[in-house]
Amino acid sequence: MATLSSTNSPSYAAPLSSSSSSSTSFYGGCSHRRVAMPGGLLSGASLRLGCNRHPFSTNVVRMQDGAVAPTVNPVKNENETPFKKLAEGFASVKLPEETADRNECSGGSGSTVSITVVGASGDLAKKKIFPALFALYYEDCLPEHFTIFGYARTKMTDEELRVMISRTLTCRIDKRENCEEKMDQFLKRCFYHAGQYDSQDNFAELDMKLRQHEAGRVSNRLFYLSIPPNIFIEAVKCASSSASAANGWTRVIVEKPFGRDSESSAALTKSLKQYLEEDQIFRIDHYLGKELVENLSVLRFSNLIFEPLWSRQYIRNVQLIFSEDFGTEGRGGYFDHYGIIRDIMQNHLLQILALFAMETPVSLDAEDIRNEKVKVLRSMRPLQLDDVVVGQYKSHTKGGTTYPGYTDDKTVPSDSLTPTFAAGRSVHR
Ligand SMILES: NC(=O)C1=CN([C@@H]2O[C@H](COP(=O)(O)OP(=O)(O)OC[C@H]3O[C@@H](n4cnc5c(N)ncnc54)[C@H](OP(=O)(O)O)[C@@H]3O)[C@@H](O)[C@H]2O)C=CC1
Ligand SMILES: O=C1O[C@H](COP(=O)(O)O)[C@@H](O)[C@H](O)[C@H]1O
Repeated sequence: MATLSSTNSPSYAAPLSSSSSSSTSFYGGCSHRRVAMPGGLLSGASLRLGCNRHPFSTNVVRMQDGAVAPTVNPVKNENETPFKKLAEGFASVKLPEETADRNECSGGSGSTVSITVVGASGDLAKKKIFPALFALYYEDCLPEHFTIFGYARTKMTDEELRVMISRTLTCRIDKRENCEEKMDQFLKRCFYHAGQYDSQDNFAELDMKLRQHEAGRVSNRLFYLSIPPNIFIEAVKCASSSASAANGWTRVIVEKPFGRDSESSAALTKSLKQYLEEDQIFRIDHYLGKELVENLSVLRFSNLIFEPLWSRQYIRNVQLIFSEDFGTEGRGGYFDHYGIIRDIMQNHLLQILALFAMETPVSLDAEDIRNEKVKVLRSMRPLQLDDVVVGQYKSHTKGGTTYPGYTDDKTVPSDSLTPTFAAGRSVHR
């Protein structure tokens, strides 16, 4: 049995409890530093911001603070067992200094990479994307010629964007020398353009600015959609029609949730494909890049004690618990349309559940890992209403401080019934 619960409120932090002495619990919100990501982070495609030298290195995007790109060693000996091969693969991760040099990564010094963070004024951009880009820069994992553009409706100057970014940049990486200097250099490569997400004209203006920075080099462009999913399509349409790379690649990173349900998810994919080929689309679930989640695979497949015990014969139930000690804090524009189930459970927690419960994949290839995950999901009984509890956090006072309730947030409608807490129980077929 698996129990999933998630909440972004301190008031609802208590998970469903288990009576079993053999239960296993997972807690989200861990710190993330050295992150290994063998396969599966990007579903169905691979992102080449970094090198393409190694057969396994392309299923990787580094999106966490201080995260590094793994290069999983290929199997050397044909006679080794699949399990041994996997164990070696999961356990061997190369750090950036062991990988190819920057020019090789970028496709040569004659080309540029322009990264546009669409929704640059938002929570994800501030908390994760800009810090992760800085970590890549610090680790020399960005090409020699690169430019970062923030794009959102909020009016901001380049300087204001830099101040905003600088507030979240830290040197949470091992080598801390010259960090201040590196930050200054990084910020000088960051620019901003204000525009609407559905305006061809605004994206055409962005295109002009990108061209100036690309200075006639072969241009590769990456658009990171850090916006609510209901505006993905408009933004992709405008970016692809008015701001695609003229002579290099154009790629788009799409954040979860991919739609509201399977119908809208299929519609989203169909619409995206009006403007992009599948190999231009990168769907990201950042939980797969967390150290805790990565260690799960190592623990399972490289540990001779756990491997034979990791079965329903010895484990009665598993609890996956995600809890946050802060509220929406101005993110109602996105969150209120989706709620905690679509924000966290359907993607992050199900990915972890699938990784936890899957059988040993035949290889570390992203497709093979995905196939095993799909088998787990297919073998779960659909949740019944009786197996689910939802709730919404209210205002409360603790230690003399009063914390606002969900509907006290100005970006949330005062009559909202959107769940901020959910717990569900699922049984294996
Ligand atoms: N926050 C996080 O930690 C994580 C978020 N994500 C995903 O990233 C995406 C963005 O999340 P997040 O940054 O938290 O969201 P935000 O609510 O912060 O929105 C991002 C930006 O989008 C614009 N925006 C917000 N609401 C609307 C709206 N209704 N219509 C048009 N534009 C709007 C705003 O920019 P402006 O007004 O300037 O245009 C805002 O700054 C979501 O898909 C989310 O699932 C994924 C992983 C983690
Ligand atoms: O996807 C999301 O994740 C964050 C939590 O991520 P973490 O890495 O800080 O644990 C969550 O706050 C946000 O609502 C959600 O969209």
